[in-house]
Amino acid sequence: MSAPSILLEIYAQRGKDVEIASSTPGTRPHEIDAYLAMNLAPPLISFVDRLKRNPGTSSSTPSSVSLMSEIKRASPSKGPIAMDINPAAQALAYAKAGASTISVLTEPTWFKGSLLDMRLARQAIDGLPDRPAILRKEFILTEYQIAEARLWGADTVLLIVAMLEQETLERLYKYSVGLGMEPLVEVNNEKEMEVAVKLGAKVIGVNNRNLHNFEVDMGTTSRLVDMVRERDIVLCALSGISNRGDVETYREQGVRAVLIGEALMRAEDVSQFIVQLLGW
Ligand SMILES: O=C(O)c1ccccc1NCC(=O)[C@H](O)[C@H](O)COP(=O)(O)O
Repeated sequence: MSAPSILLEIYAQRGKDVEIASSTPGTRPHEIDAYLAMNLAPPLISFVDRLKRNPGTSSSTPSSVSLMSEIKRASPSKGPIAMDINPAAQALAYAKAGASTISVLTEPTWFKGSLLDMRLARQAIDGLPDRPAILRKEFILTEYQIAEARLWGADTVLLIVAMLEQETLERLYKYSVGLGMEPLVEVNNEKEMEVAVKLGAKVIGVNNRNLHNFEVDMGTTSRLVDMVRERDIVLCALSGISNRGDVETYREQGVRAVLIGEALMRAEDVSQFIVQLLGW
């Protein structure tokens, strides 16, 4: 697998960021572990169970698509998207509109995100009945970032197959599950899908964005659906989704969730846009 250069750059920077946090008194690994051992992390919900519930599901339409809505200020492909966003208000709007998961980008250099954004998103929705799950959307390379995610209120984390050696991927997957967080495992092609299935991932996301050239091919997800059909895996389509047609096509093919960032961040009325997209 040849990793795209932007991912290599991001991972190199995140490696340095983790090194700094890990050696700063107050946020060293043994301190994060001590806070977790004191049960200071807020309560978890099951990502998998929550992802299977959405406002469109009923006995007549058992296979409706769930929404993972993303908080994304900027990105490497688009630059600034919504720099003045209030993550708490955005999370609340997503939750009230029926999102099953709120994905919060916590990477600071290219996406202008933070753990504070994630914490605020979590706090804004905490009192709601049946709140959405919180996903730490991050470039995870160590257990440290997973422990940090749990402490700051995530219910799940992202693991990108293209960026992790098999042994590291297995170790991080087990560590996350051990903390009660079934991860979202991201793939982009058949080979990576085989790895994710072998890993035992229960939630697999196919990224439609080619991270070498940033081109979005909506068929990427469609081409991989058959590899997980008949398995107890929630298949999610990630990136480039912006209209009802995209969602309907995926639903008919057996995709169970869509992750949407930019289109939601640019929507004038988030709740109306979600109604249009999902038909709820
Ligand atoms: O969005 C990017 O430019 C990007 C570049 C390099 C690595 C990851 C990137 N995006 C992360 C994501 O997975 C997307 O934010 C997510 O799938 C939502 O995509 P979209 O709906 O197209 O904003």
